[in-house]
Amino acid sequence: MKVLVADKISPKGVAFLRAQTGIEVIEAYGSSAEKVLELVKDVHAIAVRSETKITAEVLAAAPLLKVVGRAGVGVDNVDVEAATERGVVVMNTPSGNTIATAELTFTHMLCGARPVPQAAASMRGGQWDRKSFSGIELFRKTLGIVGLGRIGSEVAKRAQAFGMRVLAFDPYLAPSRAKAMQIENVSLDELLAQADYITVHMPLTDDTHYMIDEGAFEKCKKGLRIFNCARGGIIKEAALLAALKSGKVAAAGLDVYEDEPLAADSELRKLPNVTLTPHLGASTAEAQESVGIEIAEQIADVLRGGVIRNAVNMPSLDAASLKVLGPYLDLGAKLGTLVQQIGPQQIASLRITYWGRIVDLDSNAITRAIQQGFLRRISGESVNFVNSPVMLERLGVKVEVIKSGENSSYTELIHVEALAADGSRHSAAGTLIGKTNQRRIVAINERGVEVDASGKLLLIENRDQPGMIGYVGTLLGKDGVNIANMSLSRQEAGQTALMVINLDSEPSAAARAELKNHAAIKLAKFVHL
Ligand SMILES: NC(=O)c1ccc[n+]([C@@H]2O[C@H](COP(=O)([O-])OP(=O)(O)OC[C@H]3O[C@@H](n4cnc5c(N)ncnc54)[C@H](O)[C@@H]3O)[C@@H](O)[C@H]2O)c1
Ligand SMILES: O=C(O)[C@H](O)COP(=O)(O)O
Repeated sequence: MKVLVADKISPKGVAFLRAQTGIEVIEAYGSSAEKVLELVKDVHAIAVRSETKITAEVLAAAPLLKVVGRAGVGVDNVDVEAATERGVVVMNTPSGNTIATAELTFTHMLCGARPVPQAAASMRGGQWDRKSFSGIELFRKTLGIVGLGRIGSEVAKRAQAFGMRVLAFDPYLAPSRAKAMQIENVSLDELLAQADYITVHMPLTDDTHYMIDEGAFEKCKKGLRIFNCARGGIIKEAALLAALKSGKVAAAGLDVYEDEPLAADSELRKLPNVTLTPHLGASTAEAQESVGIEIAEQIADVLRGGVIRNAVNMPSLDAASLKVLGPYLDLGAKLGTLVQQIGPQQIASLRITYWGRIVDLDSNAITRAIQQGFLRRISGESVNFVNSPVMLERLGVKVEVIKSGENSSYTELIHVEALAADGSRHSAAGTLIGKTNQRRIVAINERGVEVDASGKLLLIENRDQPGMIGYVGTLLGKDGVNIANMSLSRQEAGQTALMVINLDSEPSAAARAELKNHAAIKLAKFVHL
């Protein structure tokens, strides 16, 4: 078996792989895209950090490939969907670089308070300038942390040790979790208005993209200091540049950028009050040793046909169980993400009920798939089969699993229900149909429907009145959006009706706004499964 180590990982990790019987290691760092295509043609595993791009083309050029191992968290450089289609396991090491990144963030915060890099550069230039480089203190200032996960929580501890007041905005975290860490859980607007320092620590998703933009900066105090060691694109760079130039932002520290590597002529490089590092969050000896050894062990396990750990696209199962459970895992993940997208951001518990044949299977793996699906848009690629229960627990979400002995109208059924603290409930149920195990959603919010559990769905709750189907069809048609399938459900004539529509493409923002503004439409929700 050949393992291509395409990015520089810890020598101890490489040595571990070399020491395995039957494994040949090829080390090729910094290869061009063409060279990578050539190198992968007979490899069984590839180890990367964030540099080498494992595109659909690379995957297609690697017919023997079984696993892509990422020594680190983000798998943004791997086409996970294409890998999943080809049955290639993509795995990461989600916690090995947490402390390193928290410490780099804190270094940036200190440099934002005290212009040490600027003073050091002046000393290197032969100056002795004691006037230009005075700063402010962290002590008694307010830090706003957006995203209180692994790294955010570590940054919070360090800030508290420096005597800072810590606020956090994390809509998925139960307020009690923040309270236990003596952190004030606030809304994003409150955080923006009160913070002297802001640091962001969440994945880049549709929801977090440009979360800090011109509008957000307007709500902040003048003289704000802001930091991003998470992912480029959470803070809009153009808005940051404007805020730095106007003096609204007094200092910024960035480790990650909208486009990496950052362009040599980027304006960010020219501003005196910005400290930039070239994506160094995970670059400590300790973190690299930890993630390098971890990924080498995980890759060796997969190649030996053993346990699959920290997979972002597959469960930790052997091949035989995976064959039986595969369709249920996929259905479960789709139900999990559906319920997360139709429910409120903060929920108290997730209740999963199994009926029929599934009760006799290893439902633990299916439960994990549901949890991972639920967290997909909250934690991005850092969530996997192994850590999804811990991540839900950290968010304060209890998971209850019921194996029902009662009869249901289906041979087998999975029902997923999200319960919020205010008593509101959102749910979806699904089953497998036919010899090819087609995944079907058969109920949403306890109303019977029948739609494919895949792709793009539009959910509309409207007053049951003539002309609604025609109105929605015409609006989508005018928007160039084709309807693949539609399911209707109502409890009583003239009351609330539910339309669930499988779409071939995403409706425009204008079409969605028009739907939402229609007097007879109570809810119009676009969902990605
Ligand atoms: N600079 C680097 O080298 C480096 C190294 C490691 C990780 N990272 C990045 O740091 C980020 C955080 O990593 P982590 O391990 O702490 O992840 P994590 O999953 O433990 O935490 C992410 C947190 O963000 C919260 N969140 C999700 N959407 C949110 C939203 N819309 N608003 C506010 N909060 C939201 C989640 O609830 C979760 O608590 C990731 O993007 C990761 O890729 C960067
Ligand atoms: O997602 C991560 O783990 C970090 O961004 C680190 O990336 P790196 O391994 O390329 O330093």
